[in-house]
Amino acid sequence: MTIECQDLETPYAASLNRPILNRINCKIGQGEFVALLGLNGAGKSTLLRSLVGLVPVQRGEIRINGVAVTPRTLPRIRRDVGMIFQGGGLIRQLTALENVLVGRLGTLSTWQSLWGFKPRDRRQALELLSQLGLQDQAYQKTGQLSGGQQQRVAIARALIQSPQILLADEPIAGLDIMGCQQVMQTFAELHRDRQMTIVVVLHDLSIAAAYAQRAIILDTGRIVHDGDCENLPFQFSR
Ligand SMILES: Nc1ncnc2c1ncn2[C@@H]1O[C@H](COP(=O)(O)OP(=O)(O)OP(=O)(O)O)[C@@H](O)[C@H]1O
Repeated sequence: MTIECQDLETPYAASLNRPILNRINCKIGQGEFVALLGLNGAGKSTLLRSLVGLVPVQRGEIRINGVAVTPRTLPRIRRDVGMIFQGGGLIRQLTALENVLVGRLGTLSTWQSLWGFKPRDRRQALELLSQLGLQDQAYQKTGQLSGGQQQRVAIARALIQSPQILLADEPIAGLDIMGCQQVMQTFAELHRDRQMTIVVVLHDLSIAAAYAQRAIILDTGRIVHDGDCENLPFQFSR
């Protein structure tokens, strides 16, 4: 699935004296693995959130697989786009398995949700946790898991939607080297084995170069670099 932003502009933000995103133009092709980079406040999270309709758009257009993102098309688009939010957004009091099943809620009617999840959903959630190396943590509360394990639960929760595009906002923030490698390796495998289109917000240029094929760098709401990951301008890493 493809992602296209054409002259994308968010409303004027008085605190910045400009729109948060300013005339963003980019096209991400099916199966690309893209690192989204830039200093704090550059607009990376806003760009990811705008792709799933969480940010108002003042001007321009976003197209997911050729379909313009509008209130009418959004429910369908959200089923195809998995989002991993900054910090994971897990419910700490629930187990890893329950958190993964939360990713299925959008597919149930109110009536169905009263009956709970189907055994098939539970099996799939367990399978995903197991594929991500978390079979032993499935029944543990996520508040008791390490940062890397929590990120992998968040990835499993996005994957249970069977998305074709995966967006991840700083999924390795605060992780140690092993945790970073495990999480980035998971994205690399999803990219290789399922040909998923993946956009990951990162701050580390060397990690971007090691895993992604393409880097898009934002600065004050504009794209200042869009190309391969060789010789990335160092001033945009934190
Ligand atoms: N709802 C909002 N209203 C006004 N300003 C906002 C809003 N959301 C974000 N901003 C501002 O827009 C800018 C971009 O924020 P954003 O979170 O997209 O940056 P980022 O590149 O993801 O930063 P970080 O690396 O710190 O996560 C920041 O200056 C932020 O303060």
